[in-house]
Amino acid sequence: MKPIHVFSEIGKLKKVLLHRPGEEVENLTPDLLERLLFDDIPYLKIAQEEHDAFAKILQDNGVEVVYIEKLTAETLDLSDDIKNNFIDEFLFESKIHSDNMKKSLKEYLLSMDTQAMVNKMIAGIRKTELAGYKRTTLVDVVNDFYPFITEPMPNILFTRDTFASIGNGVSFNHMYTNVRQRETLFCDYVFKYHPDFKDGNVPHWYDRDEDTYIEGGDQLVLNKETLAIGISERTESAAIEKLARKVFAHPENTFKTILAFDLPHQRSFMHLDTVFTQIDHDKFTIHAGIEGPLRIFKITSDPSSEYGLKITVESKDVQTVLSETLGRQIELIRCGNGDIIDGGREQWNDGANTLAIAPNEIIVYSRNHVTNELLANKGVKLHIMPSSELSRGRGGPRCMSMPLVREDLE
Ligand SMILES: NC(=[NH2+])NCCC[C@H](N)C(=O)O
Repeated sequence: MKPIHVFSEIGKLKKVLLHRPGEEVENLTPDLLERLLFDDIPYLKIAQEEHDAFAKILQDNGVEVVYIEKLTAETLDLSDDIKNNFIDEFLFESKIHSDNMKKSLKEYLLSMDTQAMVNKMIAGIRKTELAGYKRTTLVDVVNDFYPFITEPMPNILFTRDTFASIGNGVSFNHMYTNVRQRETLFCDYVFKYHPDFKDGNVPHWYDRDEDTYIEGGDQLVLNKETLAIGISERTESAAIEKLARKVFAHPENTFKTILAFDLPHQRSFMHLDTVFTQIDHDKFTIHAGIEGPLRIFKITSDPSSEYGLKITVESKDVQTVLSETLGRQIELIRCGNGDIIDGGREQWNDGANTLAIAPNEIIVYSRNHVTNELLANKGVKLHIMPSSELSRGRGGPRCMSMPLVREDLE
């Protein structure tokens, strides 16, 4: 089996990547929320308990759970060179440019064991914790009000976004916001050097140093022939074209069609998976807000065209386009039963963001009880996880997980 094998959204989940929330959450302050893309400050202890409950559901159902922070530490422990280069890149990307500061930060990081160091990089380094930190450069003086030397990375919790498993390959994403850019460094090193991944011959569908942005919350694998990608606040059409060309050109490629959904560019619709996830062969959850007039583009390979792609605009509704493309009648189950209040509230709390661990079997947030009841009445098997604190980061079970291996569907 290859290290990455994901040809659907619903095939039995075998291996998944998570991040257990840590000290980075306690480095959120009201002033920083907007910049760091959180809507409130989760209570860390409870957030960790909720996250452990999430991991336990996965493990109890036969899924191997691996953590990005652990894989990164294992990777850095392989050699001093790897570790040193990682620290240098991390500091460079954290915009630490003065030689003095680089030196003291490196000493500080190297004084910890590797796991503690990785956790610290994710948590962020406060100015108060670096002994002898002095404001020497113009940048330091100008940014005097700012409490961090390196910024916390609370969104690394959403392992879905930084890279996406597609078929046997991976899209290493270039994130839309600067604050999430450094998250992709961690998986970059893991795939380059970690023995579980490096020899897997994993094709890259996209690279983090591309200049256009794309995020995994927008990348859905509907079946071995079809991808769905959101054109959203976080993913631009130019990036989808680049990815399409790479995927279609690969000698072992099975994907023939990419459906691109043109989403409104606003926070509540930030990624395609915030309004739409797959539950079963013929069932999806959907936010009623996107069922209406939505432009959907069908992208296929066309070697005779100048750009290698054929683009057609589908002027039908989501349900018809999906039914036609997937070759079966599709049912869309509306978040909050389509009610303007229940639907609005539960979609905001990721009621439409479910994680399938097998066909017709999904993990959902407890707080979305209207949607959950509807799903249960439709015969969907639900694994309900606690959700008071984790939901404050605006991401649900699908956002908090990146499948590495799923069983193929018959
Ligand atoms: N796949 C997703 N929907 N991810 C949600 C990410 C939420 C995160 N706070 C952000 O704004 O980036």
